[in-house]
Order: sequence, then structure tokens, then C-alpha cells
Amino acid sequence: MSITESHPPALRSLINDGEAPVEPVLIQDKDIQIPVIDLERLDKEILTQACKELGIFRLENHGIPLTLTSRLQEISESLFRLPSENKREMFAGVKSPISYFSGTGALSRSGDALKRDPSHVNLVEGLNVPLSKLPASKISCDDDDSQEAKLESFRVLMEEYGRHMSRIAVSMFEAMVQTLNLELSDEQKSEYLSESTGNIRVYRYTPSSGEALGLEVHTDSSVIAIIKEDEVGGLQIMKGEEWFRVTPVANTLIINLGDMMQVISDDEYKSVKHRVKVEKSSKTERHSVCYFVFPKRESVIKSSKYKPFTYAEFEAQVQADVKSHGTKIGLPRFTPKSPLFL
Ligand SMILES: O=C(O)CCC(=O)C(=O)O
Ligand SMILES: [Fe+2]
Repeated sequence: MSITESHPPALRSLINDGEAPVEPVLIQDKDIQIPVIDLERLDKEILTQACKELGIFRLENHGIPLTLTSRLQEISESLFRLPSENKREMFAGVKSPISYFSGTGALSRSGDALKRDPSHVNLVEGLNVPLSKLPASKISCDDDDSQEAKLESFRVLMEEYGRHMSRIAVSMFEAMVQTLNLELSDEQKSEYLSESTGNIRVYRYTPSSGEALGLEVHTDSSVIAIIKEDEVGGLQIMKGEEWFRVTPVANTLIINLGDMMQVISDDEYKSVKHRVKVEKSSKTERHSVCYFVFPKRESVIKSSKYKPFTYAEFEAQVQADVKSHGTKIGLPRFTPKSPLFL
């Protein structure tokens, strides 16, 4: 992959030689077909099994128009192609609620990349889009070819795509609550899956000639994550002790269960461990659009396996661990045995 001025200077040596250490690859990567759920005829048995065994499944018949996803792909790619300096300036400060980051997926509350040591730098760039702040950030512009016009189209597309994400997340969560036989009131449901927390990240992964990772191993902190990836591939999941490549399937979405779903389900359902590896042989960049939705920040989440905590506390702990340990520790911090609670 050749470096262009659109690549952040801090990532250029990684693209060239990929010196970054990779977590030990336990066993040869293999392909996996993840279970498929049809949103129009939801099969509860397949859903239950997928959530228990893997924490990930594919969604088809999701109702998102192809024209929307292809317009979104086109405009995101053109934003990423801008010189890296322009990207930093365009999204810096208070000008826009959208932030631009690179080198890591670990972000601060305001959407800026957390500082990582060189062994945790990943070959990724992204735009972080807090959906609830979009309506107030309308940009007016006269010139259709200007950067402002491009940003405004991106904002409008994100709003539309975000509405689809919210719709899908609510119906999937509803189905999971049913399969778990959880007796939650409507109010509890909307606290556990709070639509106003919806957030989208748009990513560009540049392949390296070495072994660098696009995103290091992690579980998502959210209740649910919804991934739309292009045809390049690179997402891998851990099942047992092995890594498996998830092969892309056109016009489908991937749903990941996150840490909060694991807690809400009392560990019945799994938060899937995953990473993004941009294949060495790949000549093409990979683009993905990922939606995350969380519990209401101040609501206490109760379960039998973990200490009661709020999402705000969980997030603060993750950020403290990234700072002090270099990486997220996540749920083990909240078990009764964790030193945090002794
Ligand atoms: O880009 C992807 O396919 C996955 C991104 C991801 O795992 C994340 O943002 O947490
Ligand atoms: Fe993830």
C-alpha cells in the first residue's frame, strides 16, 4: 500500500514496515460462518444459540436502502482521502461534534484518541459521530463543492443511517430480552438500551506490508454494536482459544454483543472478543461503519455476577486502565473478587 498525504504521519512507518508487535496468534486463523438472523422472520432459537455460544451474528433483511449505504461509503471514503492535516483541522475543537482520530480505537469522552504506547498503535483512522448532537450542528453553505458541503452531506447521511441503527438495535434488544425471559419494564428497557447514547464510528484501515493490526483485541463496552463492513474483510473473532476470520457478505450487517449485554444477561450471553487484522496481501483499504449503543450513563445495572455499577463508572474504569495498564481490562474489574471492591 503506498502512503499518501492523507495518511497521518504517526502511522506512516507502520504502513511501510508494520513493525508493531501483534498479540500472539494462538492458532492459524481459519474462516467461520457466523449464524444468520433474518430481521423479518426472527428465529429465536438461532438467536439464543448465537448469543450464548459466540456473541455475534449476521443480520439480513435489515431494511436499510442500498442507496443510503453506498452514498455513505462514497462520502466517507472521500473524507478519509483528504490530507491528514485537513482532517485534523476540520474536526478539531468545537466546530463540529464529529471528531477525527487515528492510531487507536480507545477514545476519551469527547472522542479524541487516548495516548497509547507504541506497542498499542493500530493502523486505523476514524470519525466519531455522537448521534444526539447531530441535529444541532447543521452547516449552511452556498458552494456545493466546498468541504462544508461535504461535511453537511455526511451529517445528513449519518442522521438517516443512525435512525436505522436505532430501529435495529431496539428490535434486537427486545428479542434478546424475550429470549432471556427477563422481566423488564419499558422504563428499565430504555435505561439498559438508551437510544440517546447511540454513537457511530466510521473507520479506514490501511494495509501494511508487515504485521500491524487494524484494531487490537477487545470486547465492545456497549450493549450492542452493529458493523457494516465492505468486501475487503479483516474482522476476526475468538471462539474457544482460536481466531477465526469472519468473511464479508454483501448487504448484511454484523451484530456484536458487548460487555453491557453480557452483564444484563447475567453472563448467559457473551461479549465477543474480536480484532481487525488487515491482511498483509491486501492491496485495498478497508472501510467500516460501526454503531454502538449503551445504557443510560447514571442508571445502575444489577446482576448476580457483577457488583452493581453505572455505565459512567465502567467507562471511567476502562479509560483509567488504558492509561495505567496500556489496555482495557473491562468486566473482570467489576466481579466481586476484583481488588477494586476489596
Ligand atoms: O471495523 C470493524 O469491523 C470493527 C470495529 C470494532 O471492533 C470497534 O470499533 O469496536
Ligand atoms: Fe469492537
